[in-house]
Amino acid sequence: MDTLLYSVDQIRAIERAATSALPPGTLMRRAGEAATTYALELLKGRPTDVVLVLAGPGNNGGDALEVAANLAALGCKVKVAWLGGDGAPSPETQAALERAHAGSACFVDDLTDGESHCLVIDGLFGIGPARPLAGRARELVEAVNRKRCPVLSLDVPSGLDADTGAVVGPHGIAVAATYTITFLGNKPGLHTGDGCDHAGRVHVDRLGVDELQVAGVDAEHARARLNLPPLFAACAAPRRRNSHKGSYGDVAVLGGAPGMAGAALLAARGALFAGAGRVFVAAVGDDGAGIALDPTQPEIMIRPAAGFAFGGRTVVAGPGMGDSAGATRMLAQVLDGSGPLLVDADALNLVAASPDLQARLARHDGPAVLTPHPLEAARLLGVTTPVVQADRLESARELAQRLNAVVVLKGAGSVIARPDGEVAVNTSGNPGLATGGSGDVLAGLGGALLAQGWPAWEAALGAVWLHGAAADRLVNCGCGPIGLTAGELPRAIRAELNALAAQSRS
Ligand SMILES: NC(=O)C1=CN([C@@H]2O[C@H](COP(=O)(O)OP(=O)(O)OC[C@H]3O[C@@H](n4cnc5c(N)ncnc54)[C@H](O)[C@@H]3O)[C@@H](O)[C@H]2O)[C@@H](O)CC1
Ligand SMILES: [K+]
Repeated sequence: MDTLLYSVDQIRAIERAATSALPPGTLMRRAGEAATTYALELLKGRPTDVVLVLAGPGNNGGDALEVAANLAALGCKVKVAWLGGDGAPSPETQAALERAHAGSACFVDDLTDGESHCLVIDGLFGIGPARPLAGRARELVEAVNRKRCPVLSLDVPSGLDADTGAVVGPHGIAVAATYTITFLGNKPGLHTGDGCDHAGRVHVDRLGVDELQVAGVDAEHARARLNLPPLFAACAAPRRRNSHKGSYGDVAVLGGAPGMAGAALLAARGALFAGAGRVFVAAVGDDGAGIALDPTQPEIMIRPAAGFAFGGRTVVAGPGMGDSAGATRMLAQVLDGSGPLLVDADALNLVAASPDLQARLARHDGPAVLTPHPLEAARLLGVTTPVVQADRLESARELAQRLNAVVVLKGAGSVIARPDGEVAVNTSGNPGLATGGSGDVLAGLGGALLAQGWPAWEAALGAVWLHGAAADRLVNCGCGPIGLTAGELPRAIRAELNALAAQSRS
């Protein structure tokens, strides 16, 4: 899989460079051929049922018309719903339109409800749409989304923003594809936010455009990539035989205020099963006596936070921490320290509410990872959740820069960003993770990786990927996604981490 993710501006630059080096119409012809081959692969050969092709007014429509002409020439039954625009189509799209008309494809004005198709090819809009779909375009998308057959989107599901993964709005609509074949390079919007539900399985075809033709927009210039094990697996070294618990670091979870012990214990279990040498809960509360012992996990040492020696330990601040004055004081203390730090949940809300804590965090003299969900990110940025979700990559980047920390913006296609603007979009996981406590386990897991010496960026990438992979493992054995519980994650994380460490040796 192509793991670099290109912005629309970068794709346009690649397109310009390639177009100037190739005979006119080459890229569209190649896009049409690539999509035709992929469609036939999906259909396992020439279908007997009708393939429905939706073609829009721009070059995405041109790609679709190429596919329609190709499939018809191969003897497939093809119906085309063509949505002309206000202006004249580009010369390439006009040529593709004439090719499709000249063949046996049948042009239709409207979609007949109830008509069955073996495949819908969605070529209404690609990287072009600047405004929400309305009128006939909207009706076509609504009709396609009601269909039960597979849908193959060309380049981008129509109506989705390829940069952000948000449906172009307000009140927009986008095709919910089963598959997307995307051209010239992979795109972030296919892998995060709404994109996760709209793109289906993503296949990249570079249209034969090699690195020379994309000079100026190559790997070094892509500032986003998919998060996969090669980015962090080298940190998952197998254990040395001559080692002891002190070799794998201490994690202290600062949280577990009275009535909120569960969050801290889940984080602590996440840390324990991810290999931290020793795990503590530094329990916030008047006397710290809220929890004495985790009976199912007696390895976890529970101490009052007041007087706890945080120095030299990795601190996971936030799970069940509350917003008391004592919690705020403790948080200020750990932010002023120099150990590895992971800030989650209530600690993020305290930071959001306090310029003083923000300044201390930005000055923190050690590795720091923040794990906000979109609402927490919105509070930290002083905006609303929809604003965060409208551009998850930029929101994560902005937070990482402001707070000088690696930021994990959770949610479908979690985005991991670092202060220099580099971002990664996670590839593992499923909606089973949308359950109380799963974020606490992620925080503990991230803390354990930091405690074992992983740098902040790799720890964040590794934690997010392992957390998702653990959920995928559970779903594969029937434990979810519906009803997956956070408490089941730590053992599955352990299995994934050990598999990763074993692979890194082979
Ligand atoms: N130009 C090239 O060389 C290549 C282009 N390719 C295809 O071309 C696509 C980009 O083409 P375009 O830049 O023409 O963009 P699109 O085809 O995505 O859409 C642009 C067109 O849609 C109209 N439009 C935008 N939003 C609309 C809305 N809400 N309602 C109705 N009309 C709307 C615009 O006025 C314009 O006519 C790519 O996604 C890709 O599929 C590929 O064939 C690769 C090569
Ligand atoms: K499309």
